[in-house]
Amino acid sequence: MENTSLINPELVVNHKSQQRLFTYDERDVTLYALGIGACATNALDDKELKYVYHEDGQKFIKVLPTFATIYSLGSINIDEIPGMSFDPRLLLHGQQFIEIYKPLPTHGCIRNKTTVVGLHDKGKAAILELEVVSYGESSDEPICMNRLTLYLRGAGGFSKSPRPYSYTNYRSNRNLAFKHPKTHPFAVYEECTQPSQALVYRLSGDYNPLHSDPTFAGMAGFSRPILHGLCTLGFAVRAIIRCICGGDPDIVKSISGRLLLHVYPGETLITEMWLEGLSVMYQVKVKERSKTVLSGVVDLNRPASTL
Ligand SMILES: CCC/C=C/C(=O)SCCNC(=O)CCNC(=O)[C@H](O)C(C)(C)COP(=O)([O-])OP(=O)([O-])OC[C@H]1O[C@@H](n2cnc3c(N)ncnc32)[C@H](O)[C@@H]1OP(=O)([O-])[O-]
Repeated sequence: MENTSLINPELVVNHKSQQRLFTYDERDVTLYALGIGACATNALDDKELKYVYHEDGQKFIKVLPTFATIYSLGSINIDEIPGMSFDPRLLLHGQQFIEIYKPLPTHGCIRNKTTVVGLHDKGKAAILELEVVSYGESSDEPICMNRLTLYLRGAGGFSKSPRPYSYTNYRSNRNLAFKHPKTHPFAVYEECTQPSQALVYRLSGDYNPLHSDPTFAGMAGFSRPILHGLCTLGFAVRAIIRCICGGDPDIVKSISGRLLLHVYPGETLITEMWLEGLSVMYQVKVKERSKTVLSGVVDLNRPASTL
């Protein structure tokens, strides 16, 4: 069969991307927290007010660990990767892996270094993996790392030999191989997303019309705009911080998640959690459709003081 995919793997994996600066302040941190549902049902919530307000004279807004994903968004421009031609309407976010090395600052300027770390031909799709390491503007010590997987429907078939092309230049996302235990979950947290969830979340930097434009969403194969995958991940990790970390976001060390199915804004998310040592395995289901939409693992750097 003729190879019609326009991806040139040699050009893609040899691409050296530029460093980009990302500047933010507490307003961005607050808007992000509201975008992933903090205080959505209780404006007095004693576990979450700190993410959106200087409660009791608290000096800084508390930063949620998944805010690290926002560092990477602005630094990624797939259009600038040579040899990477695909239909942007068919792009879906597949996976995210985050490592946090230091508490995330409440404001500042971040220097992001992006590298292509994976490219795979899955026949019906291409998978592109990007790694973004984030530093303080004038520091060589990383604050966090994001490794994201983009699933490009219809862009596979670019292998030049019968063996499907597959390139990876990192060891592994330590905790992506997740199979949820058969036991009863340690904790379960149910929460409704708002019909306007994606319209609020997009203000944190992901303006892909897939999440806001009904016509575009239709062309991408959905009945209406879908929620950002990183918004669903933010809901899940916030639930874990509430239920397992005693409300302390600073004990989250790393986060992984595989997005299994889309979520429509307004749907109810049920996060199930299993605790094994310092690892929290989790999965998120959409209540209305009884479907699992996300699963992964959150590793903690110490046990929660409340457990
Ligand atoms: C960041 C900026 C952009 C943001 C956009 C969004 O937020 S979009 C909104 C948020 N995102 C969403 O809503 C997306 C939700 N997810 C989905 O809709 C589906 O999971 C899918 C369409 C991504 C893949 O489904 P399918 O039935 O076509 O796949 P299949 O089961 O036939 O497997 C084929 C191969 O691909 C592999 N593979 C499979 N899944 C994933 C994955 N998630 N990840 C990585 N890899 C994955 C699988 O291992 C297999 O490889 P193998 O083993 O043969 O070597």
